[in-house]
Amino acid sequence: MLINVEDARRAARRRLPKIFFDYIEGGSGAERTLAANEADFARWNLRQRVLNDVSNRDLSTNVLGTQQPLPFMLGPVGFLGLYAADGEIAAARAAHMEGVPFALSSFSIASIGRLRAETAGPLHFQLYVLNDPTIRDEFIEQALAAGVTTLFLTVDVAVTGSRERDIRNGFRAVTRITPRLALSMIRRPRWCLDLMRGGMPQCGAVAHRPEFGHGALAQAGNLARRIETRLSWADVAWLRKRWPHRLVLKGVLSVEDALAAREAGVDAIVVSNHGGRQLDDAPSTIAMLPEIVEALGGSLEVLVDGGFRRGTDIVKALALGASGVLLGRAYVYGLAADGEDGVRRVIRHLAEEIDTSLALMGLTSIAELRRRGHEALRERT
Ligand SMILES: Cc1cc2nc3c(=O)[nH]c(=O)nc-3n(C[C@H](O)[C@H](O)[C@H](O)COP(=O)(O)O)c2cc1C
Ligand SMILES: CCCCCCC(=O)C(=O)O
Repeated sequence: MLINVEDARRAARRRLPKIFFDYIEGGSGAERTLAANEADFARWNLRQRVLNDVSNRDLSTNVLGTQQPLPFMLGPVGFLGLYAADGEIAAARAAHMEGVPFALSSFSIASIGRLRAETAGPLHFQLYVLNDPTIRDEFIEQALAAGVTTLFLTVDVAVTGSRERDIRNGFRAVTRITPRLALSMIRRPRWCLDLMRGGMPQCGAVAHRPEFGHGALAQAGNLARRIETRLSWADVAWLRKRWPHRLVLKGVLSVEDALAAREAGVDAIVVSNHGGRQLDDAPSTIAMLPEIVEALGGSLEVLVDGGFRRGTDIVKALALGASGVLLGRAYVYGLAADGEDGVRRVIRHLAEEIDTSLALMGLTSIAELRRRGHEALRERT
């Protein structure tokens, strides 16, 4: 039974070949930041308050200029179409059915055009700048043509973190299906039948470029190697001029960078350490959130991601000043476990937990929670 995110995680592990489950689950180095992202939520308690009328509750809130029924969205995660058939489309549909935005990763199986053609709701796009400006420009043009209004520029992957699970499994070194890989896939027959029905998955953005190789795994390795290492604040300024809609910087984890992001004219930042997949021993996002919010003093919208597995985690981030939360692994487990339905169940579970927590905290809305701020919490000493 899929009641919470942990149930979805276990089901995803049963369903996926190890190489993919490990890719989703893993972090970099000793995985200390990965662990801290989840563990540090325990540094905060929620204040229980009683005898308030909480019969009418409202979870809606404004995130990135749009009123949405829930205070979170599905963040960009690469290669969703490898974890479930048409994974990007399934996740986007689930998001739209539940009224939350979906952000498509640059590194996706479904192209932006296909996603737009097959889904109707609001669409965000996440940009990885590759060391080939023609690909960067293609991404921007496709995003504009698809009616994307919010672009997340990911800036915490100057190089890819040392992900030891992937190194062991040869994730980024796959150029062809070896007997070992074939065996690990055949051991997961449901996944195999589902995924291979449409032929060998390809990464939508580079399927037409033979230099990226054939098949999503070879393309993934080549894409990762082509991420622009020299990306700088000048590129942010360039993109600010080029992109006419909302621009969000994803991967800010220090006060200095948050202030520089505001200076560069972005519309919002995502406090993120990439789910503990990049700089190991970087602090958790929930630990950094308060000082970044305080330094900005309301002058820039702040979103956050990293380790959110419970509705109570989301409540804490909102009380600490985030306008919204991006889900990562939490929804991907649901997707791998049971496609669109699995994602919807994860979204609903988190929404129910937020709703219950608010009521037991004596609060009736996200607006009230955000007004109450730190006073809705108690820091554990
Ligand atoms: C399997 C996987 C792939 C990811 N791919 C991308 C990506 O393509 N672009 C991006 O900006 N972030 C990517 N991320 C990072 C997420 O957007 C997010 O920052 C992170 O997952 C949050 O941590 P959480 O999964 O613990 O919630 C990826 C994360 C995972 C787990
Ligand atoms: C194959 C590694 C690609 C790194 C970029 C995708 C991503 O953001 C992540 O895996 O994390």
